[in-house]
Amino acid sequence: MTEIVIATKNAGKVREFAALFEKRGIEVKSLLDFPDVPDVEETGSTFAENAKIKAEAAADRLRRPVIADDSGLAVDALGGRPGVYSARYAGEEKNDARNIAKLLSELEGVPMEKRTARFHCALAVAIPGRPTAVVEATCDGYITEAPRGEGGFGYDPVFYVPERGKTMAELAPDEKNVISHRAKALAKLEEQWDDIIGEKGESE
Ligand SMILES: O=P(O)(O)OP(=O)(O)OP(=O)(O)OC[C@H]1O[C@@H](n2cnc3c(O)ncnc32)[C@H](O)[C@@H]1O
Ligand SMILES: [Mg+2]
Repeated sequence: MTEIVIATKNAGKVREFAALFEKRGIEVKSLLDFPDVPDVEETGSTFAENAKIKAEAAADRLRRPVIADDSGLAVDALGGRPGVYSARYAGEEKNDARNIAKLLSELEGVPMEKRTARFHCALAVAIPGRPTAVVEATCDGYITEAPRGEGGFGYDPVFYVPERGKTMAELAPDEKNVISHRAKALAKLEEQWDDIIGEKGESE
């Protein structure tokens, strides 16, 4: 395989997948390259369900192998919210700055040791004519009291990674791409790749 479509219009995700797959010699396309593929509603109650919905819809439409990423942030002090609603946390119109502002206001007064959280990433691989495979991974950290850093996307400026002493947005892209929920899920996918693709699945 020399090219894979990621069923997303999130430019931050596309950038990370492009870097992660570049190491593997695979070129990444996204739905930004296929603007006619309609958005699907993320009606699932889990990251895995939503990843499957997005991957299968795009694979059906494009008739080619597709990976979808459904991800989000689970905050312990909020009972796991925003969870699968992370993108729409502050309203249907997705907006990272408003999502962060809402998160910080909900956590106001919560001490650092109780601000534990984790990013989740579910990756679904849909290949026409085959069962869809899903892998999942997480990345643990804390929610800071104020945003820091310019890198990454989404909630990265308020997600503190204790092992690095930095927020996800303060890490270089290569550093995030080693420790992130997305990088870990992709590593799992790689372990299962031959089974998913199947011996006769791809001749390229
Ligand atoms: O569904 P697609 O088109 O892929 O794009 P999306 O942005 O809607 O993506 P999701 O439905 O998976 O929602 C993910 C939410 O979690 C956030 N998120 C996911 N991965 C993240 C990461 O690595 N760093 C920071 N925030 C992240 C992201 O900003 C969204 O608010
Ligand atoms: Mg989405």
